[in-house]
Amino acid sequence: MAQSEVAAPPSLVVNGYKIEGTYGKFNVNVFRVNKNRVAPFHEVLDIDTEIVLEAGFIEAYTVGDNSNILPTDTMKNFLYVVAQKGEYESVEDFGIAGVRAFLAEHSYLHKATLILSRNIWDRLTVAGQDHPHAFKGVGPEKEVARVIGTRGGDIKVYSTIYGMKLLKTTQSGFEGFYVDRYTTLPPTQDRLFATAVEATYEYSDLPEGKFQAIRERVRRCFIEEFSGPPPKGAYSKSVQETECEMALRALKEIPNLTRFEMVLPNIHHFKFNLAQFSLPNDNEVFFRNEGASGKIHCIVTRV
Ligand SMILES: O=c1[nH]c(=O)c2[nH]c(=O)[nH]c2[nH]1
Repeated sequence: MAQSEVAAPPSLVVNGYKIEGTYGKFNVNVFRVNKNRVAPFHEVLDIDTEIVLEAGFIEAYTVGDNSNILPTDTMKNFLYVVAQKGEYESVEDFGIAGVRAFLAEHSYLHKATLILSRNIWDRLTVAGQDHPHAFKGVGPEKEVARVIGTRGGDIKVYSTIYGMKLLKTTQSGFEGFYVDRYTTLPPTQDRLFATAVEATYEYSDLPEGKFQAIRERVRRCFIEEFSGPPPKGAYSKSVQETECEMALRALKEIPNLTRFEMVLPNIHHFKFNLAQFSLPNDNEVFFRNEGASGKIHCIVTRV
């Protein structure tokens, strides 16, 4: 492979058209069993990965010159080599090792990005004891990270809590909203609040080796802020308010986080109309609405 130290730009103007390209491999499942990190306990990293590379290979697109094209099959193989070289605790640690390894192995690369999505396996407890090598799959939540390395630059890590399902069966309302002639939604002080949190957060510095602990703290902040202290809990005036408070709580508690981007669907559960059968329904019988959902987006940045 002709790998030039002086990389060509990843775009080219040909006959008045700007052509840009990146490529890589996705759906690369790396299933790494750590046997030594916390021996005698095994750990499982079941990670679906996307690899994206940028370099001076635009001629592959414009004239079919593949001389700077590392086959995506080779990229995939290389990721397993990275997995073999270390026992990583988190998606972030594995992602950083992978990005560094790609940039070190291929001097012609400008930039390497890994998008990692970990399927969670929780250790089983059997006869009151943590089991050393038996696990239970936990879904749909996933531990996600995007790690971007640029030659000569810093590594950037974006961590995501993805698909964290949260529910509370009371202490949620929605009222005082703008009403016009098309409004049919009745105000309420008692409804069911269900969501699946997608939260992406950024760091002021790279807390290598501490990513997993930070993820657990963020999750704990979210859980506590969403539910409020028992037995009463905390009243939510809207998804917007609660979402913002969840992000603020994590930023207040974890100093080296700088920004949260939150997306919370409002997974509507409507009360089933039992009045049609002359039966009461004191917020006890609902159905999940499969159709349109609210989607509430919020960005909170430390300034
Ligand atoms: O918490 C809510 N926020 C909204 O913006 C909204 N809109 C809606 O119909 N229900 C809700 N609930």
